[in-house]
Amino acid sequence: MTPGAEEVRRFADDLDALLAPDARLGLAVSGGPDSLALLLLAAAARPGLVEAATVDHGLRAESAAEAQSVADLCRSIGVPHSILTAHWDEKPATAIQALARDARYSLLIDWARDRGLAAIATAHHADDQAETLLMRLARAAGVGGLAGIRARREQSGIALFRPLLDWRRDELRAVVESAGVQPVDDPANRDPAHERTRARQFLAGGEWPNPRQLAASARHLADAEDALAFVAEALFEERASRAGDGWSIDASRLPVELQRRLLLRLFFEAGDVAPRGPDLDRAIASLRAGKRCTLGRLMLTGGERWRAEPVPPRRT
Ligand SMILES: Nc1ncnc2c1ncn2[C@@H]1O[C@H](COP(=O)(O)OP(=O)(O)OP(=O)(O)O)[C@@H](O)[C@H]1O
Repeated sequence: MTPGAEEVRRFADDLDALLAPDARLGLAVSGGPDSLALLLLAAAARPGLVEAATVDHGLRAESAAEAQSVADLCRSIGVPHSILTAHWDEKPATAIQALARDARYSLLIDWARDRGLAAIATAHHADDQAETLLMRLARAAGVGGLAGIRARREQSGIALFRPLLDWRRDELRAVVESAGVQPVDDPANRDPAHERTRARQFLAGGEWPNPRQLAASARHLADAEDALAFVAEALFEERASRAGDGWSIDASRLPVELQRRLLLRLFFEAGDVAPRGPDLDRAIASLRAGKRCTLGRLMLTGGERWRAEPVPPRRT
């Protein structure tokens, strides 16, 4: 059941860039072909150092049996495995995917903490990345959104890794097929009601646009996002100061993307919810024109230095 030596070496190199050689890694394995490939590759690349978990969302009749089939496979290859069961007071009727996702990450993070794992790896790959990019372009995302699925991020103090972002879906399927393992089939992956299914169908047409190139673009944009976040943080320290119960920022001559980020940083500082992109852009246009506007719980005033003050409470 071990994948080819070449594939294991390629995976091990990708993983080495993310994780210390003796660290214990958790694998999020749904039982679909992508995460089964992750399981087989990781078990071969880091023998004795991986554990797997399958979340049973309890939303499809087959899910318990599917989780059990992953448990059986893990036992046969000597990988410790846990089934994590989601409990619902009331089964969701809308936004099912988003709620299932939140429940999944929360269970996986608790599991990793309980098991003392250094990180969790998921099986997102280059085709997932290309689909994500396309969906975000369709929603007019900025640099942060177009950075796509990040190779590494942190949630509640646990590192989340995506070591397969350079792999194509077909390459992963081939790993599973040549191991003779039968993956779980989730019909949600073919449901045209899901935007991701439509993006997948769009990209399935042929060689253009090439998903690998789209995924490479996401990587460049992730680098740009990190650079912008770094600069914005330094600028905030340098240019923002407390003024009474508000703030004063020297932002009027900065490029608009940095103005946007400084304002967002200010909302974070003020403990207010981050405004939506279009609202933020409207506020920046007012400030650049030297005007005053209200955004969330802040009153903003343009000019040489921008000012932000809490909106005074309404008189009754
Ligand atoms: N039920 C599950 N149990 C364990 N891991 C899972 C489960 N479902 C998904 N995963 C992990 O998450 C990865 C991505 O899955 P999928 O593409 O279905 O999720 P998504 O909701 O589209 O993406 P995201 O996790 O970024 O929200 C899988 O390859 C697998 O590693």
